[in-house]
Amino acid sequence: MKGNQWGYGKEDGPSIWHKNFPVAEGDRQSPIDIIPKEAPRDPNLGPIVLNYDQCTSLNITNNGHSVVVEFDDTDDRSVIQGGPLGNPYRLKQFHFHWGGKGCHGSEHTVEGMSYASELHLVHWNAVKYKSFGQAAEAPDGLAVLGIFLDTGDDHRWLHMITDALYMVKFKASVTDFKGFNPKCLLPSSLHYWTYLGSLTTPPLHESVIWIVLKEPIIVSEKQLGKFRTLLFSGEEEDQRMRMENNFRPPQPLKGREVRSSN
Ligand SMILES: NS(=O)(=O)c1ccc(C(=O)N[C@@H](c2ccccc2)c2cnnn2CC(=O)NCCCS)cc1
Ligand SMILES: [Zn+2]
Repeated sequence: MKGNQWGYGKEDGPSIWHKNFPVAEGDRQSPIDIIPKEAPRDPNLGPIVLNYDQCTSLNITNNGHSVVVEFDDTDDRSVIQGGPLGNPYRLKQFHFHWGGKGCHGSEHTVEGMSYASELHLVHWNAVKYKSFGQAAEAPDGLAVLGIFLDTGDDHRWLHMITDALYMVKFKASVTDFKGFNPKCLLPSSLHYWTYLGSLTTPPLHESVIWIVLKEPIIVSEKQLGKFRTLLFSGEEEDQRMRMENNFRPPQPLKGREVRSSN
């Protein structure tokens, strides 16, 4: 694996990442397998509060690892707060992880069971840190809201994303994506599990307060299939590699506690 190039293949995938990113074998790595009966309810954990109404989505991009919708995070217009968080965290981007045809691709698992896909809404602590990059290196710098995707009927709003995927088929492609409010991707319940972890892709910084919702959202196989029309590869590359199975498997808990909201 050359330099800081990493991927999800045999030569550059999760089992090799530790060579360039030794923290891959650290004490608070993500994702993890969540065991509900070992995640006690903590009465001090209040509800999480999402203020996304003034959010400003900017663009959608294929960064060669996932498809990412980025937001204007120059002020506190869209934040997550409450729950395990000491202050509001600013929404920066969201992206997905998914499997191959008929194979599940969530990162967190629940008692060994994985979901078809997982959505990550990435927020950073702009109260304590001056930039995302700086926050991404601090133990309380990031808060990622994880939402499982299960298959069933069409999701009534996901088409707004899947209809745009043909515009970002190749790595490093980007297109405008304004006026999208991720509130429409939330399940009805905001009950969650929470634990201290890391980015699930290199540089794997141990800077994430994870908040994983218990209730999945439902999307159709057809909608999920559109994610698999994306490519890991750039337009100029002759080798076309379908973007799928872009998930890291669960990592050792190493004595960490997982708590449950009420
Ligand atoms: N899966 S997750 O929710 O845990 C997750 C969340 C955010 C990031 C992230 O922002 N990574 C970038 C970064 C930039 C500055 C400091 C540190 C990290 C980065 C580094 N090289 N490329 N990127 C872009 C990138 O990975 N973007 C996120 C797409 C998830 S596959 C990665 C994973
Ligand atoms: Zn992610």
